[in-house]
Amino acid sequence: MKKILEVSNLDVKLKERTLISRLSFEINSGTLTCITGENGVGKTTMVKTLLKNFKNNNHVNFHIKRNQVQYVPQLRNIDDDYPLMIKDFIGLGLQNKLLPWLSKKEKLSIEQVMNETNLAHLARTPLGKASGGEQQRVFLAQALVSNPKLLILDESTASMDKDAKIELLKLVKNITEKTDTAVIFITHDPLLVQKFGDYDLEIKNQEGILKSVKGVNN
Ligand SMILES: Nc1ncnc2c1ncn2[C@@H]1O[C@H](COP(=O)(O)OP(=O)(O)OP(=O)(O)O)[C@@H](O)[C@H]1O
Repeated sequence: MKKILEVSNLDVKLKERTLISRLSFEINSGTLTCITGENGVGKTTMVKTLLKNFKNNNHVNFHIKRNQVQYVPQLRNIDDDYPLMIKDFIGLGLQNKLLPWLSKKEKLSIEQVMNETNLAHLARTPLGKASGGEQQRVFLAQALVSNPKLLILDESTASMDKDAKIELLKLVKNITEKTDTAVIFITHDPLLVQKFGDYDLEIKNQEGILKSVKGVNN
């Protein structure tokens, strides 16, 4: 297990308002950490603060490069007419592309991630024609195609149905366990925390308390 991120005594602020004070926690490879807490406590702002302070901050210490972090925001609304094929949309997630066309290796990476996220049969479907759940898998695949070491998922207000969320999280868990990727998952759903979380960082009364989820169950 490798250290991916260390946060110590970080104040999360919005303008002059402190949302979370003296926050400390660690994220290790291969673990899934849920960020929980009521609406408006500052979960999304906290993640944005971490990313903004990627470098040169005494309180935030990433042990990976910026391009090894991927952030999947809440389900985005894609227009029905959005014409890009799913395989091409996923390809946009490839980094450090030198050539305007895809190399053999890049094509293989896209194919592999489409298999892992059960999208192979939709490769040539325009993204706008995919269902909400399929689109969410496409965003995940686009984030995974560059083999991130830290994947941040924000489901704050996403309106996916319960079964679709469980399916998506199962996929995330399988893939990230295989690749030893760390996951930060902002969620309101206690069931998902119990089912998939290794840790729960609960934000409450301007404090963040990290608990081991398995520890709570046992
Ligand atoms: N750009 C902004 N300008 C002003 N206020 C903001 C801005 N972004 C967030 N806020 C406020 O900061 C607080 C924290 O917001 P944030 O989105 O981080 O909370 P959250 O815990 O992620 O909430 P939710 O679970 O509802 O998504 C809220 O009171 C919100 O209204």
